[in-house]
Amino acid sequence: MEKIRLENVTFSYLQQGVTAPVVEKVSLTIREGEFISLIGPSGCGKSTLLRLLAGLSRPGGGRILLNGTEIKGTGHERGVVFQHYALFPWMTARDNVIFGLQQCRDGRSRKEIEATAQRYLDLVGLHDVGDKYPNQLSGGMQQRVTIARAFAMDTDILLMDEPFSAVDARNRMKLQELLLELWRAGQKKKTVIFVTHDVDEAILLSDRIVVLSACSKSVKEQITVDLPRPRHWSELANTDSYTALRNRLIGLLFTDLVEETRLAV
Ligand SMILES: Nc1ncnc2c1ncn2[C@@H]1O[C@H](COP(=O)(O)OP(=O)(O)OP(=O)(O)O)[C@@H](O)[C@H]1O
Repeated sequence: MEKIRLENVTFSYLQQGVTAPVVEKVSLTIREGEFISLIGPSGCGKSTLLRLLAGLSRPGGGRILLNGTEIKGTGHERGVVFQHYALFPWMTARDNVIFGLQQCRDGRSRKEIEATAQRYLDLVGLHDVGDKYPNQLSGGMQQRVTIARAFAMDTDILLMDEPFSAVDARNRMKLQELLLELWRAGQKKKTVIFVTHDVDEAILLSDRIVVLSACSKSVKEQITVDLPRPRHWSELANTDSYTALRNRLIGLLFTDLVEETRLAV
């Protein structure tokens, strides 16, 4: 079933007094429960598209439909996880999750909210750090708290902007597998739109990878990832189908780079 539809979406920023288009005529349909990655070179508009989907910016042209209704602003059915951990430094890890849950205003009692917060902290492997403040936690732990908060809020849609890029390689792998586990285990699968630079991360996580072009500022290609799930790094990395997919994606990014360089000279 269709969840989100982008129809000819365009967006421009005012840069040094000049209107500069950064997203041009992007059309895309996303199914309910689908895990989509947006990849593409730096500056091709990935974060801008995510902000448009979050309702933090409005398209200059075209429209974005959610369940058939045009998005006009932010909404409780969309959770956002950014690259930097976005935790309130004056709140403990548990209170950060509780704060997220309180925003849902779904009539739950304080007791239920506290229990839910602890359950999600447990699920992300942070059983005993609920009373710690963000500055007492490592980057990876802080990102676990933001993931716990996002999943505890139980929004239909999760918008994630390079959430693991500031985490070291080992913790990054752990967080990727954790994200997959939470996504798979949910009663109702969330629709996830995940921005990344990382081809391997996109393959591991996604049902479909949308490659954006810096040249056209639009969708260059969409690739279905038909590797079986559940996926684990240890099993995936040496398979022929993974290597073929990886090479194809790198090829697409490379041709865009060549085209961009050609246009610049
Ligand atoms: N607030 C802003 N004002 C003006 N220009 C902006 C603003 N934010 C982004 N841009 C420009 O819009 C373009 C797209 O930016 P965006 O952050 O969406 O790209 P991106 O693909 O997410 O990049 P990266 O991978 O480096 O994070 C870039 O050229 C950027 O310089």
